[in-house]
Amino acid sequence: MAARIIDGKALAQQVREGLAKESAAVLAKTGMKPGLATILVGDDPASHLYVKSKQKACDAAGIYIDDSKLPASTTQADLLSLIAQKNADPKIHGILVQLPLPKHIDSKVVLDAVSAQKDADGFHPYNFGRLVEGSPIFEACTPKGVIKMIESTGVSIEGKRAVVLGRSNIVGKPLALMLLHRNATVTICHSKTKDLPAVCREAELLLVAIGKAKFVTADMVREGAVVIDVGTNRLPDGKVVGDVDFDSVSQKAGWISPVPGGVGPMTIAMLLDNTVESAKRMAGMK
Ligand SMILES: Nc1nc(=O)c2c([nH]1)NC[C@@H]1CN(c3ccc(C(=O)N[C@@H](CCC(=O)O)C(=O)O)cc3)C=[N+]21
Repeated sequence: MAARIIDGKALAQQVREGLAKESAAVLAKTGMKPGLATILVGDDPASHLYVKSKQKACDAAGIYIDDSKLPASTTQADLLSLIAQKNADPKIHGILVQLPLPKHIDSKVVLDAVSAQKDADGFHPYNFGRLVEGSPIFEACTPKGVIKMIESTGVSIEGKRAVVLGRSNIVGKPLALMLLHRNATVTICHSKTKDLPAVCREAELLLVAIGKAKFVTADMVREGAVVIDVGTNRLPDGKVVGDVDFDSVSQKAGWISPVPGGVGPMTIAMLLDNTVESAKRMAGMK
């Protein structure tokens, strides 16, 4: 049987509509829209595209955008002083430093300099620690979006066998924790995992963030599983594909998310969600 599709694009649209109402409520109460500062260093064309789509989504959701574009030659000290300025600016409730940063800049130092109270990406160690503890404030956007996508299927997470492929600090690790807090039995797989296909075949929830085009094939998937594809890989012909071989896996899974139109749009929606939540917290509305 063919899998049902988890339509991240439609789900993101729904989220944005809800946020537009909440932004309007923040504006009515405080006289200020929720504000997101986007900071982009250098001229990587993909990064410029991503930031543009984030800004477009903000506009539609009634979020104020403070746009900084800096040349690739920007020093780390200059970037840190811009961040300090945004940390102190009352119009700003969320700060996004687009990754990757140029090589001469230490990303860790930069991300740690973003105020934990404005960390809309959820990358600051304080927020990561709060997540580990089980009392998160800002949650990283991609894993947060993945959880919403699972929830949208109506398949419960509690008690399920979840397998996360990938252990990055921005997706795999936080996603595993979010699943654990929802009472899944969680396995994290990585490049040293032995007999990875056998582990994947046990998964009722298979969450794939391994960064390799079409890595997961039907033989690695349990019949009826929920499969969420976090990958964005550009093939030589320019086509964007995920980490899951959609054509074969969609014949076996119960639910599957496509790429494009899956996790990507939800990641952006969760950035807006974090920004609006932050504005509400700062306005004493939650
Ligand atoms: N500080 C920071 N935060 C991020 O969240 C962040 C980042 N840096 N650096 C780069 C990655 C990548 N990322 C994506 C967001 C949306 C899509 C997305 O919406 N993609 C579309 C279209 C893809 C296409 O066709 O090119 C889709 O999947 O439907 C993809 C990738 C956020 N990132």
